[in-house]
Amino acid sequence: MYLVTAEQMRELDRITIDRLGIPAVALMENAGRAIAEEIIELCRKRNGGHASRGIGRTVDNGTGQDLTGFDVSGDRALTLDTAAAEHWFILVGKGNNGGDGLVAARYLREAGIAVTLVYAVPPESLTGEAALQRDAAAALGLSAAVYGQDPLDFAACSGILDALLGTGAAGAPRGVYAELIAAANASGKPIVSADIPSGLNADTGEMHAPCVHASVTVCLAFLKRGLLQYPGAGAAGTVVVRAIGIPVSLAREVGLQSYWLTPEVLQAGLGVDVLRHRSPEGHKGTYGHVLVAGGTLRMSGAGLLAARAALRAGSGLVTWALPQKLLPAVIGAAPELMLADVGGDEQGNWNAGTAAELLRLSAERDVTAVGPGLGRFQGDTDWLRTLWEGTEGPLVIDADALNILAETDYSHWASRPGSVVLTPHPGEMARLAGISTAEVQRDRIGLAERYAREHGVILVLKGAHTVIAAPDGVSYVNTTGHPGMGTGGAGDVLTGIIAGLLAQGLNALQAAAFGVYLHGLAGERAAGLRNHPASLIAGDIIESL
Ligand SMILES: NC(=O)C1=CN([C@@H]2O[C@H](COP(=O)(O)OP(=O)(O)OC[C@H]3O[C@@H](n4cnc5c(N)ncnc54)[C@H](O)[C@@H]3O)[C@@H](O)[C@H]2O)[C@@H](O)CC1
Ligand SMILES: Nc1ncnc2c1ncn2[C@@H]1O[C@H](COP(=O)(O)OP(=O)(O)O)[C@@H](O)[C@H]1O
Ligand SMILES: [K+]
Repeated sequence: MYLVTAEQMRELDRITIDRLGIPAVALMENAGRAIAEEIIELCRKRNGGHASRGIGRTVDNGTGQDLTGFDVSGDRALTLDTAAAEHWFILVGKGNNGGDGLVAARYLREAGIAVTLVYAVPPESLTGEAALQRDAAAALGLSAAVYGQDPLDFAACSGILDALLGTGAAGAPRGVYAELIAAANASGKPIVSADIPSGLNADTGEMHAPCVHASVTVCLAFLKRGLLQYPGAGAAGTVVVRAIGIPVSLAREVGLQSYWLTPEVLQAGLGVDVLRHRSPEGHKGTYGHVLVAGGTLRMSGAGLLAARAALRAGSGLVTWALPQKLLPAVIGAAPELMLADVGGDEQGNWNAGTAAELLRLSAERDVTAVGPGLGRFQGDTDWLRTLWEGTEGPLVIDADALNILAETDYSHWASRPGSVVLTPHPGEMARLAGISTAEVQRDRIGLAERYAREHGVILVLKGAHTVIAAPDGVSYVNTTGHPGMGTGGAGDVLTGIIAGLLAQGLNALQAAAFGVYLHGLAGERAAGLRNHPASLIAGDIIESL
């Protein structure tokens, strides 16, 4: 499924209307009808009735699941046995988002649901298709109020349709819009948002003050990026994407390159064999050899987690390189691993002198993962540069190795034949980009795309809905994962998984995207096996692979 910015959405609208000749009012009709169907669906579920699911595609931000259904539509989608018990307030903004709300109001009325239109601005100020819908609603005799002029009691309604601001919104909601949003949130009634929750930045997921807290967001035509990025993702509730007549085939024309990472996108878009077939005649040599460089006196476990994860990801062989002093302590920790002594200091730390042996080891392996539990040491910048410039295969760079990169301008380093995958969490990303963590989180997709492009790397920006971005501008937002994964070592596991997939011949983008997807899936499974997800520890993720 494609992800769009507001600007891209406007371009898709323009092409559909101007070039294909599909009237704007037809799109608005489809949009309003879809919104009404979803409101009816919500009412049905709330009253314990049978859901007529599934209509469209659901993105449940609570679980990260993506559920695909079939459109049953027909009249059932627009009828409600308990309609007499419902009364919905339709908050109507000045633009086309308001127009969508006016159409929805007609369909709801048709289903026998009482509606009251609440205009944010005097209805005379509406223009274009929205004005046409205003007139149709008036001609039908729908009851209407103007905010600030007519008395309004939110306690009297059973639900609220937020059709105040959509993709045309600029900045924080102003004046009456802000007041209406605050009142709607305070009412405690379920809110369905048309396209995006009003007050949400459609591109970044930033929540302005105030911002609607929706139970359901009926996203129109294409999934808006802001609906997947926190904190906005939390304000959107369950997101349902509904077609409104804008052909998906236009996506290529507009150059859409950002995707919601579903199994279909992995398989069809990225060419990943998601079933991971193994040849009957395959042997350990068929599935590659990973070198993990990490683990130090105080953090040997990080290296171990990455190395074990690489094995569980299916790599035929995994060598864990670590300082000599630590070797006796880790022998037997994972008998399937091979261990390699790189020297290091008396305390069991890495030092500059380990570079030569590491280079030698990596020359005989398919992929090198560096960073988990590495620690910092004198001369570590040159040490990493030696590895970067001296190794040919793909490099996965994580943890302290990212902190080393952050302190140097590595754009001057020789370009390498093998690809580079960086896997920062938001704190590491902040250091890499030279901004604050809050700024990283403000627009995760945009930042990941820019960084990957500027530095020629595959960037994996971790966290809820991890973003994977490639140098050519393609990006993916992960659908899997679980809040229980916020536990020490979970990132080391991801590093190992990505390295393990690279060893098996996936290219860097495939390995990063599929690795993130599998890591999240394993985290979900592992969380489900605990009595409480808070008990999840990183090793559980490996065991659930
Ligand atoms: N052909 C189209 O363009 C279609 C658009 N659709 C709907 O139209 C929406 C976009 O419509 P518009 O571009 O008219 O824009 P909006 O309806 O999002 O709102 C724009 C209006 O809101 C006001 N406004 C903007 N920012 C504000 C702020 N911060 N505080 C207070 N007022 C603010 C401005 O007066 C502006 O006229 C989509 O989200 C979708 O719901 C759908 O009807 C389908 C077709
Ligand atoms: N709320 C969440 N939802 C989904 N995934 C999460 C969540 N919190 C953390 N994760 C995942 O867990 C991993 C944590 O990695 P990281 O912060 O590097 O941990 P560590 O450095 O301890 O290994 C990342 O892959 C991240 O995407
Ligand atoms: K809205």
